[in-house]
Amino acid sequence: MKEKLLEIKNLKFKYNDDLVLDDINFDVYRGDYIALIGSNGAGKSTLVKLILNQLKPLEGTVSFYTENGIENIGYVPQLSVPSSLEFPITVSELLSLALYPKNKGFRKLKSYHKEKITNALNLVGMNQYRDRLYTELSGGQRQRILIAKTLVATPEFLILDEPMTGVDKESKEALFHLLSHINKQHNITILMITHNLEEIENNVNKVYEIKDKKIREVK
Ligand SMILES: Nc1ncnc2c1ncn2[C@@H]1O[C@H](COP(=O)(O)OP(=O)(O)OP(=O)(O)O)[C@@H](O)[C@H]1O
Repeated sequence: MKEKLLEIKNLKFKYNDDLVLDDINFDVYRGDYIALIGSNGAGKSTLVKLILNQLKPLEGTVSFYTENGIENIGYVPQLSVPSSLEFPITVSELLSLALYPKNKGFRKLKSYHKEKITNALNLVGMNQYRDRLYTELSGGQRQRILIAKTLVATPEFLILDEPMTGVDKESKEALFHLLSHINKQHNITILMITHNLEEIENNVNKVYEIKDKKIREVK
């Protein structure tokens, strides 16, 4: 039996008077690798914000069946968003930030946590950059580090918002390979917003499209 991780039922959402999502029904199962597509303004980011509990639905429900509910969901935002990271911080310091909520404050990291950081950096092939400044990395390298930062917190379910924006062709291929590896070898479920379906069609097992306020499975 497939194990359900997320269930979205009869979800409806409005910004002020503008209905953006209407009667959205959508399930995610462990091991899924899902692409979420739709034209600009279709409501993809809004759906992700509803999943992450950053917005409240007008009607309907979002239910998690992950071990610790929403805590076991890792979110990788669009690369252009984290302007707060434009201060000089090394790669390993940035990753350690992901551990502080669980580590209760800015204490010295335990060796167990250092090992988690090393493992996550190895997984994305960036351990040799651990002492470099994040701001000195390229777009593709930054994106890998942001994925590693999320992996440090050992999520069961990874949500990525257009992770390939501003990433060159070669780095894109490496990132697709990395995401497939995480999905297949580490059984991490992935939901990824993308505009370039043709680039990832062969990796994902499901494609959902938001169109005219509704969602439908297109693959
Ligand atoms: N904070 C907000 N207040 C009011 N309207 C908003 C807000 N955020 C988004 N919208 C509107 O809601 C609709 C859906 O936006 P959303 O960002 O979810 O689309 P998207 O599919 O992610 O688009 P894109 O591919 O361009 O990122 C758009 O018409 C947008 O203008």
